[in-house]
Amino acid sequence: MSASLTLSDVACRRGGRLLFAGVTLAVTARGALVVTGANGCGKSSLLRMIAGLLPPFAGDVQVEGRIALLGEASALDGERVLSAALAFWAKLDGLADPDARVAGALADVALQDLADVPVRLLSTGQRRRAALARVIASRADLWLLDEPATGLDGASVVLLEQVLARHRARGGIAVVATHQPLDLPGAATIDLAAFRAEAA
Ligand SMILES: Nc1ncnc2c1ncn2[C@@H]1O[C@H](COP(=O)(O)OP(=O)(O)OP(=O)(O)O)[C@@H](O)[C@H]1O
Repeated sequence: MSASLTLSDVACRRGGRLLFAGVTLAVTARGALVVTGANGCGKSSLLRMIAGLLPPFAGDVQVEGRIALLGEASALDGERVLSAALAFWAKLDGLADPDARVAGALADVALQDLADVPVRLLSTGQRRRAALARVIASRADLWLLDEPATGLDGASVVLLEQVLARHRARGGIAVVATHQPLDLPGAATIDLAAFRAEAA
């Protein structure tokens, strides 16, 4: 199956306010979409909508492929060592070789030397890279990344860009909400502020 994402005239309402309306776009395998816009314009809400966690107020969201969401929280158990916290999630998806996938993902984000360290002891940037490793190990087709570069140093931003390039080269799709510029060749960009709904 080939991954794809299609939004048709999508609107989002939260807390009684219409955040945006009229969003129509399509992303196909190997594609990427950068979502920009001021704080509160609905970037995280759009990602949650694509993930199926929030129903669209209007319009239609179609996804082909398995989804992984990188939200603000890492979703990793702070009391477990990093490799075990990641393996917990990798085993849930039912795919083969969870431990090998975790080891590969840790190497992708240069955390292999911290595999035996409890998650709660990781630094902010390390925790962010660990959360990205969870997404990598999932082997999902459609990655939804909410501010993945927050807290990352320059070298780690380059790692993130490389990881995204490999994911797309394998036929994956990336949707990235970010305030920071990222090098994502050929990515489409949507400024959600331009779709701000005029009426509540
Ligand atoms: N669970 C909720 N219930 C009600 N309103 C919410 C909820 N979650 C978010 N909102 C509101 O929806 C709006 C959009 O929030 P969202 O997190 O999607 O914005 P964002 O563009 O990702 O912002 P930022 O750049 O600060 O991350 C905000 O005004 C927020 O207060």
